[in-house]
Amino acid sequence: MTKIKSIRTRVWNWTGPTVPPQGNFCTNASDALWDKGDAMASFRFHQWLTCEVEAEDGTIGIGNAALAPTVVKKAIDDWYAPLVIGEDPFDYAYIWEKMYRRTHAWGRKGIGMTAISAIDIAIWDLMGKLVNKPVFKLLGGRTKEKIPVYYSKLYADSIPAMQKEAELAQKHGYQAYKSRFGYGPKDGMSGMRENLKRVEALREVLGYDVDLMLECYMGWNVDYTKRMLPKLEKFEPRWLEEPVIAEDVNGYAELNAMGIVPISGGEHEFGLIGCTDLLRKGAVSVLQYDTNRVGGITAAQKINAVAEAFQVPVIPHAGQMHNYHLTMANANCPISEYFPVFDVEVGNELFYYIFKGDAEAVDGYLQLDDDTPGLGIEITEEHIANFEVIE
Ligand SMILES: O=C(O)[C@H](O)[C@H](O)[C@@H](O)CO
Ligand SMILES: [Mg+2]
Repeated sequence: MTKIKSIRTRVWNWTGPTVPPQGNFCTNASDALWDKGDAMASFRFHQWLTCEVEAEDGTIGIGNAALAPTVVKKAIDDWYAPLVIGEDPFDYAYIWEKMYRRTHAWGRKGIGMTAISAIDIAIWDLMGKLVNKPVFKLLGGRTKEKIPVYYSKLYADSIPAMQKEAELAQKHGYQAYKSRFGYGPKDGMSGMRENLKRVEALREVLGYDVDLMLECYMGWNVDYTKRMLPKLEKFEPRWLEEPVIAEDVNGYAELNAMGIVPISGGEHEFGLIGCTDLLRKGAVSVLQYDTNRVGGITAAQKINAVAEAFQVPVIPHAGQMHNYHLTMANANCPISEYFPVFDVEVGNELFYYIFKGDAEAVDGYLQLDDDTPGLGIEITEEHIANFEVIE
């Protein structure tokens, strides 16, 4: 039996060039505030956490987290690492419960569950490396020849700019695209028109033989969404994502029950019970947890089973290897989100500047290798000059 010897957390603070948010960019939860202030602060994910779990034999498993990295680092260093060091990584279910129950008073959502996720992902990468198998082979194996992906960008900008981006994306063979709305309740009827004009313009470029998903990032409310759904229906969106704040589960359920456009969400939900609650209430037609938030691979795989029982597809937020392996191993995970590799704007792009080995989409699909152990990523220092790394 091998034991976990140490856990090393690092915060990677991007100091390199960034692309400022263009146009109206994306609605978000801050839009409801009277003082608009810097709503784009919601989008400055310009930090990432790496979490390396080392076994006694020197094998290292790599986990990560993108939410509040400096705070999650402190939580791991001070609270979670002491619970995990000395344990056998193959006792991952016990370790998970230990982390969850020992910090339950404050850790079952948000920062705590994000910390648990980072450690759990590292443990699964470590287990894969120790048995020389890819993580998806430990979860259920290959359920797809390759993974279909959707192009996820198209933030709100001028119509010509968005149409140009869509035309460029089309050249890469994607069969599905996600766009962001830039207008919400504070922009009134004229904002609705701006939203609708951009969806229509994207359909003009993309046609109707590909999927188009629409993202609100918690920037609308139930009233506004109820008014928008009938206007959006003719554009045949595959889903409308996070129309309201994550805690308004009843609002989700009311909108989803209208049956006009499937409502998706879950990237800001945490834990098996939290996601089961979304499913039990019919709040989402597509569940979108992120494995580096929801509780890691251990929790995500349990949620996948519950979602399958409800026959609700799971399409995790963000792509990236910690999600791709679950999509490959579950028939109820039909496609993956894919952030194309671009200059750093939102911060979702940072994954490519910290890790090498993340799967790249080709002609709208990505592939995982049957023989690469673990998650198949390593930390690279290729872009270290653009980071301040906090040990
Ligand atoms: O679904 C997504 O990709 C997330 O909501 C994005 O990461 C966020 O930046 C809004 O686009
Ligand atoms: Mg989203």
